[in-house]
Parts: sequence; C-alpha cells; structure tokens
Amino acid sequence: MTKVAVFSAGSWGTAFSLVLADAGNDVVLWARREELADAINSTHQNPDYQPGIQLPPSVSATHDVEKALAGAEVVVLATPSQTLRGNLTEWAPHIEPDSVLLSLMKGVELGSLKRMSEVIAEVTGAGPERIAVLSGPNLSPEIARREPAASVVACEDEDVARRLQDLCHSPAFRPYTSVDVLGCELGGAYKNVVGLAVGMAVGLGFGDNTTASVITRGLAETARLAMALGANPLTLMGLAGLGDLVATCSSPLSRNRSFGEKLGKGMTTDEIYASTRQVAEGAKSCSSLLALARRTGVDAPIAEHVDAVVAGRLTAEDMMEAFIARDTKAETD
Ligand SMILES: NC(=O)C1=CN([C@@H]2O[C@H](COP(=O)(O)OP(=O)(O)OC[C@H]3O[C@@H](n4cnc5c(N)ncnc54)[C@H](OP(=O)(O)O)[C@@H]3O)[C@@H](O)[C@H]2O)C=CC1
Ligand SMILES: O=C(CO)COP(=O)(O)O
Repeated sequence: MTKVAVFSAGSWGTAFSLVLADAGNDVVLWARREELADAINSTHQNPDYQPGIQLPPSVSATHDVEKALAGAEVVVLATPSQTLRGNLTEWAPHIEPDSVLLSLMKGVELGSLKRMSEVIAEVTGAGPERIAVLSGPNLSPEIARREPAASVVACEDEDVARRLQDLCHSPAFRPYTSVDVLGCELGGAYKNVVGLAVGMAVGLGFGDNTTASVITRGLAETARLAMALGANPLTLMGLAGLGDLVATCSSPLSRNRSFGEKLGKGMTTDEIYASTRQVAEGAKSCSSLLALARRTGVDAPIAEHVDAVVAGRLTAEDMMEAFIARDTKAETD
C-alpha cells in the first residue's frame, strides 16, 4: 500500500482522500485544527467540510506535520492558493526527498503571478519530474458521494503522470494523463473567474443565452492566455478546460458561481466573505490572472471586469452592459 499524505482537510482534500482510499492507498489527512483531526478519527467523517460522508478505514487524520509526511511517497496539496507558499515553507523540511508533490489547487499567486506548480518548485526545490497537478470537473460533494467523474493528472514526466493515474483510479474516478501542466493549471484557475461572471449573470436574473455566451467567451479568453504562454490548445478543449468550466458554471455547488450570484444580487465582497468559511479562488485569482494577461499582452475582458466588480469599482449590472457594448470584432480574433 502506498502512503499518501493529503494537506489539508478541507472540502477537496477530504473528498480526494476518499478517492485515494478507494483506489487502495493508505491515506493520512492533515488538519490545521487538532480538534478537526480528532473528530475525523473518532467519527470517520469530516463534519466541517463533508458532513454525512463516511470515510474509508484507510483514511486517518492528524494535526502533526511530521507524522503525516513520514514515509509518504506522494504528498497531495489542497490548501487555498494564496496560503500555499507560507504553508509549504513550514512543511518542506519534513517532505521525503523522493516523494511526488501533487497539486489540487486552482489559483494563481497574487504578486508573483505564479501557478501553484511554480510555487511548489520554488519553495521545495523539487524538479518537474516530482511535481504534478490534478484538474478537471470535480465538484467535491459529488466526488465524496462517489458519483462518476473524470479528471486529468498532468506532469512533465509522463511516467510519473501514469503512476499517479494508477494511484487515484478508483471505481468512481477516472483520471487521464497529460504532460501539459501549464494548460491544466490555467484552465483550472481561469474557470473560477468565468464562474464568478456566470454567477453574476444568474444573480441578475438572466437566463441560458447569457450564461452560455459568457461561458463560451470565457473559454476563448482562457485559451488565448494559455496558448500565448505555451499550453496545448487541446488541453483547453478537455476535462481541465471545457469540462471544468461547464461543471463550475452550471452547478449551484460551485463556490465561485455562488459567490458571483451573491455579487449579482447586490452583496459586497466583504459581506460574502463573512457569510462563508469556504474558499472561492476566483475572487483573488481574477487580479493575478488579469495581471498575467496584461504582462503577456493578451486581452482579458472577463478577468478585467470581474476584478473590478470584486473590488467594488463596478456593479455586476454594469459589467454585463460593458460586455455587450465592447468594440465589436471577429469571433476568432
Ligand atoms: N472543493 C472543490 O470542489 C474543489 C476544490 N479545488 C481546489 O482545491 C483547493 C482547496 O479548496 P477546498 O478544499 O475546496 O477549500 P475549502 O475552503 O473547503 O478548505 C480550505 C482548507 O484549507 C485550510 N486553510 C484555510 N486557511 C488556511 C491557511 N491560512 N493555512 C493553511 N490552511 C488553511 C482550511 O483549514 P481550516 O478548516 O482549519 O480553516 C481547509 O482545510 C482550492 O485551490 C480549490 O480551488 C479543486 C477542485 C475541486
Ligand atoms: O474546481 C471545482 C470543480 O472542479 C470546484 O469549484 P468551486 O471552487 O467553484 O466550488
């Protein structure tokens, strides 16, 4: 049995622990709060993030970083993107030197504009053959209920991607391999921003023509930036691109879509933050993706307008009007 350490016990870390256990691994789930680790061990449920879901016996929890990492061949990282650097700096000295680091995160760091795999490389010094990402249409409550779903595991070293594919292929979870780490990460981070815009349209009471238009132009915007940075265009048409975009933009389970819906209904960003403990990555990554697009010389109207609404400089209604009023152009430009 392979020992896998999962950091940390939020919605996705917990649901993915169940996948890994179903696939035959020995899983140690690290929880930031000791009382949550104790609750998981005594009830085999995570009452804060996946209530009502029974975790398999091969999932145990701990608050002890060294204990979680000792002997772990694979370390799964599922923290909020903006805290990863600080978290990993603390954890890195205890990570086994040959272990593989698998990122589940969907964000871009503010300030540095780095993707999560880049932050991992910088903090741990691991080479690309030890860094992988998993991304796809994987809303955690559905995964935790073992509803069938597919995903992409990407690593520049295809053999490592295949090893991780075997590691997380369970009866309900089907991973595909890829070597396009950048494409998968940008697809995952950008769909959150598009999810916010779609949520705003829903909150304003608009229907499927509006949301389909924003989704489609969102995919064009994602592909424009990702391809300018070297991604494979087919990645954006796949599970980590279109697949995740569709899941996020169509599901009330998406925290990003829900966040956008609340903005569309007139709540402020601060009011929304106060109403939930869960992370909506797009609310931060809209700024970093916009800055990345500007630095790359790519037009990013959705990121630009979402960033303005999140920052309180524009209303959701004005955003939708501005989308329609923009200078007209050819669809494929
Ligand atoms: N949920 C989903 O469906 C999916 C999520 N993802 C991605 O996975 C990543 C994690 O998301 P998710 O699990 O949903 O997030 P949640 O909001 O559900 O959980 C966040 C986790 O991070 C911990 N945390 C919060 N703040 C800090 C901090 N400052 N330092 C260390 N840990 C912290 C929380 O601990 P505590 O409880 O103690 O606050 C909790 O364990 C995100 O990048 C997200 O985009 C990707 C695919 C699916
Ligand atoms: O990434 C996800 C689904 O693939 C989860 O989306 P949210 O973070 O918007 O809930």
